[in-house]
Amino acid sequence: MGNGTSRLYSALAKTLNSSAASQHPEYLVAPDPEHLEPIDPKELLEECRAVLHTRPPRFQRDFVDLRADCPSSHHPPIRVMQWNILAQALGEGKDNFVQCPIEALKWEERKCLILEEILAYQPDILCLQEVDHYFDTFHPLLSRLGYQGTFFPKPWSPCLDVEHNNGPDGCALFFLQNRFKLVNSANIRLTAMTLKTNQVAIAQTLECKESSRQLCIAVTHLKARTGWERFRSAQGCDLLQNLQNITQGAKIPLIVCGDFNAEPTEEVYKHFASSSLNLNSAYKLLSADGQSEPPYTTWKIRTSGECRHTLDYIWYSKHALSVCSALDLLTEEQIGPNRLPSFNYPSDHLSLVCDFSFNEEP
Ligand SMILES: NC(=O)C1=CN([C@@H]2O[C@H](COP(=O)(O)OP(=O)(O)OC[C@H]3O[C@@H](n4cnc5c(N)ncnc54)[C@H](OP(=O)(O)O)[C@@H]3O)[C@@H](O)[C@H]2O)C=CC1
Ligand SMILES: [Mg+2]
Repeated sequence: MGNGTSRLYSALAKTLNSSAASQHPEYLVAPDPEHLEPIDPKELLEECRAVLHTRPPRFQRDFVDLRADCPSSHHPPIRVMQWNILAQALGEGKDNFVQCPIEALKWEERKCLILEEILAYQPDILCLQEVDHYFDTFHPLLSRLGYQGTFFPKPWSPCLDVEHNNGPDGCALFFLQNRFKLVNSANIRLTAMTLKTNQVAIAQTLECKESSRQLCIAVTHLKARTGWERFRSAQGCDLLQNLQNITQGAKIPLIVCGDFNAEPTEEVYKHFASSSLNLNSAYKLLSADGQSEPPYTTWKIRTSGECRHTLDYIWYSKHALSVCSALDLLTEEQIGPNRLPSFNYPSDHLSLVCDFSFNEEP
């Protein structure tokens, strides 16, 4: 093991038993100089693979080229990743994934599967839901990979009901500091029929360093479960209203990533699809006619039975942005008969990854 690797190993190991860190929000603690030392993503990936040596290898997922829809640009595309990574406390204590062995959920290894997925695609912008290891894991490691991060926990996270929890879960947004400069950031507690709810969003305006163009990026996780369709719809309307203001009435190009907990048939989906923000859902472009969402973005087996749903979306301003490529989903065969999460894949939701480019300005 070379010097670099052993230094990294200690960096990764440090995040394993650090639940105490979550009691001291990072912004209250003086930065540890070791935490600021950059990490080579290749070395961290190797380190993760060493931890995962007893697990089956990652599944291959290919990017689908959609460049027919994409103007040629001399600027590199902007890669955006959307992912509900499954809160550790919910996975172990609440979700009731009846076909997933408890050993597959061990944080020490699951953490490495999550990092491996992020490192495999190296997004410029990373939008996460169900993050309950921000301060002790994702913020320190992703900072050292060059990301700037923001976390907004749910006010009454269900994680807090689970014994030995690691704090509340929430949304997290990361962007690469060498590609973007933060212009403006808003933490939004969503309302429904004027009442404050337990669901949140983060919206940030970024300036792209190569092109000097601005981009608004938002991440959210709407209320789960059947029976809450009208509630989700109201939360979606509140988010759209906030985004209208933040984008100055769609003047700033927008990308909204989220676990909407809603199938495309739901009202909240229809609000987004027909909004005056002029949004399209990127993953529809993988279908033959460009009009259908994928058959699933989450697939699990609970005590109530099999749950296969399309709930996760990447919405984008169709007048200002184009999708150059999108990462294909895992196939039914890859997901396997016990569905997700599993020894192969760390969450019950699949990651969505798209490459965007700006359209020419009119
Ligand atoms: N600590 C406190 O004092 C309080 C705690 N609470 C807790 O918060 C919960 C409600 O919070 P809220 O934010 O509205 O939660 P949601 O209904 O939005 O669900 C929370 C999480 O549960 C997951 N989930 C969805 N369906 C199921 C299912 N069938 N079984 C198990 N988990 C599921 C969701 O995952 P996904 O999005 O992936 O589907 C989601 O991350 C209450 O159940 C209560 O436990 C509430 C108030 C106060
Ligand atoms: Mg969940």
